Amino acid sequence: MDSLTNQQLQAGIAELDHAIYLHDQWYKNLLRVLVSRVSPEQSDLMPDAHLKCAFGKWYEDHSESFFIESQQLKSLFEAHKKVHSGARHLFQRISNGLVIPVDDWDNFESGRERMRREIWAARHEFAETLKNRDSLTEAQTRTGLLADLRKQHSLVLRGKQTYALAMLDFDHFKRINDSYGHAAGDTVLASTVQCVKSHLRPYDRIYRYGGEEFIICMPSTTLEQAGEMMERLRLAISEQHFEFGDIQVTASFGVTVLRESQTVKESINCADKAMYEAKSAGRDRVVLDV
Ligand SMILES: Nc1nc2c(ncn2[C@@H]2O[C@H](COP(=O)(O)OP(=O)(O)OP(=O)(O)O)[C@@H](O)[C@H]2O)c(=O)[nH]1
Repeated sequence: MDSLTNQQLQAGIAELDHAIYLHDQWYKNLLRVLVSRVSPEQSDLMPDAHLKCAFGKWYEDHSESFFIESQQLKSLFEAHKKVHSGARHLFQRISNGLVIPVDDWDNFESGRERMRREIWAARHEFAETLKNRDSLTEAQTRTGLLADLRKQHSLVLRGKQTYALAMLDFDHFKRINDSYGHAAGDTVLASTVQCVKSHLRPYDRIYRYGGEEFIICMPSTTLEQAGEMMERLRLAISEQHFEFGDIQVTASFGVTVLRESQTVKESINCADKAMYEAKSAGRDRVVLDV
């Protein structure tokens, strides 16, 4: 989910809502067939009926794209498939003039209930990801930062991993706002976060910690490795081009690791202190908290 943009997540929620509506329409038709004994749709009798209904088509259309990233959508797909195979069984009995045993109906309904739960879980996953995203930069908001870091810290305490974090602060950002306007400053923030994300590994995260201050979290990373990563980031940030003016945007970095002897808040302070050392030493540089 982390690689999806806010726009993709919003579109995902809207499309999921529409898919739910379409599946409810399909269910109404199923009841109509069973109660009034009208003929079912031919497509509902096929072994791949789950791919023929509107929801299945929607899923197929997105299977190659970003939606497939979600584990929740995968289990929704499986639940949906079971609902259709249950429905096929019911239709076949009706077509053969047989009654539907109550157990078969209960089975079908509990499958449908499971599918509804999966739908809401998938929707929740999209909405939660969106809720914890900063709307301007699409970095994570700092809401979950401490909780996330504490979880990682407990793994550090058990000797299971090394975990690095870096404080990134833009240099002379006020000048950008003052010279080119606040909107240009916003553009710089948003495109720099995209630039950072494109350099991070899938499991790294960037949080917006303050106005133009960000924290980059890097699991399974030593201080030296994090330093090298931030050095590459520093260069990439300074090589960005902006339409509104011929400026060079730079940032200062302070890098540390979660240590057994320190609390998470103390580690953040260490990264902050290292970042201020980078500022004092002339900015546009990476300082390690050794
Ligand atoms: N455009 C824009 N500006 C922001 C945002 N958040 C914070 N800022 C600006 O960031 C600037 C930060 O200024 P300072 O804290 O003085 O730091 P600086 O100018 O980057 O200087 P140094 O950190 O010392 O290099 C302020 O002018 C804030 O208004 C934002 O969301 N958008």
